[in-house]
Amino acid sequence: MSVHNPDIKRVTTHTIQELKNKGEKISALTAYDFSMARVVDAAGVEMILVGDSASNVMAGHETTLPITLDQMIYHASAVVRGVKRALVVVDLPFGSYQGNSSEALRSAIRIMKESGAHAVKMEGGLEIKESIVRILSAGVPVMGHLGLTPQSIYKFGTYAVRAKEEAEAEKLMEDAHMLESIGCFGVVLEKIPATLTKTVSQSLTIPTIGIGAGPDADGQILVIHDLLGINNEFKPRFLRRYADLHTVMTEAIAHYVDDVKANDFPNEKEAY
Ligand SMILES: Nc1nc(=O)c2c([nH]1)NC[C@@H]1CN(c3ccc(C(=O)N[C@@H](CCC(=O)O)C(=O)O)cc3)CN21
Ligand SMILES: CC(C)C(=O)C(=O)O
Ligand SMILES: [Mg+2]
Repeated sequence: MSVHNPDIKRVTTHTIQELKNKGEKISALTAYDFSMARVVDAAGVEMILVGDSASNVMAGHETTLPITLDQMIYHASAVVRGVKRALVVVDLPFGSYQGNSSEALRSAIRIMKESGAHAVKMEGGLEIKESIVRILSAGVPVMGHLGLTPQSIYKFGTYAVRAKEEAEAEKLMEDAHMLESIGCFGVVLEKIPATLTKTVSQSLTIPTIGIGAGPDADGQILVIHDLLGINNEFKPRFLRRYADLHTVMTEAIAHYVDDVKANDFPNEKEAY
C-alpha cells in the first residue's frame, strides 16, 4: 500500500474542493494527539479532524458536552505538531459558540491562534448562521456539520438516524445550501439516510464528508480509535473496523506483566 497523491505537499480547503471536482473521494479521520496524528498524516489521509469526540475517547465522558475550549486547543496544538500534509480541522466545543456571534468569533480565533490549525467545524444550520458569517469574515475557514449533531443530544434524546422524515430532510437540505452560500468549505453529514446524502452531495458544489451517511458523500470520516478497534464497546452499524488493536494491545501488555513477574524483563542486554 502506498500513500495516495504523494505530489500534494500540503492539503488546503482548495485541495479538498478539487478532489470533489474531479470525482476523487476524500478520506478523513480524527486524531487528538501528536503521535496518532503523525501516523494518520503519514498514511495519507487528506483531512484530520480534532473532534470534540475527544470528550468521549480521550476523557471518558458519556457525551461531547463537557470538553472545554482550552482542552480542544491542547489536543489541536498537539495534532498540528504531528501533521506535515493533512488539512487540520478543529471542532468548536459545546458552549464556545452558541451564545452569540462575538463569543463564537473569539473561540474560533483562539483555536486558530493557539493551536495553528487550519479550519474549524461547527454543528448546526440556520441557528448559528450569524456566528459562522462572523468567523468566515475573519478569514477562518468553516466546515458545517448537519444530521446527527452530538452537542444537541439532550434535545433529541437518542443517537438514532436523523432526517428520516420529509420535513427534517428538507430542513437539512436548506441548511446545507445556506452553509454553501455563506462560504463554508465543506459539510459533515452524520447518520442520515444514504439517499438523502446522495441528493445533498449532488446538489452542493462544496464537498460533503459522511459518517454513517452511506457511500455517496464526497468523503468519509471515522473516529480513529473506532477504525483501529482500540475501543471494543462502540459498535454502530456504520463502523468498519480495520484492525483489532484492543486485542493486540491487551496481549502485548499482558505479556509485559508476565515478563516482569517472571523476572525476564529487563534482561542483561536491557540493563546497564
Ligand atoms: N468513539 C466515538 N465514535 C464516534 O463516531 C463518535 C464519538 N465517539 N463521539 C461523538 C460522536 C457521537 N457519535 C455517535 C454516537 C452514537 C452512534 C450510534 O449509532 N449509537 C448506537 C445507538 C443508536 C440509537 O440510539 O439508535 C448504534 O448502535 O447505532 C453513532 C454516532 C459519533 N461520534
Ligand atoms: C464524528 C466527527 C464528525 C466529529 O464531529 C467528532 O469526532 O467529534
Ligand atoms: Mg464532533
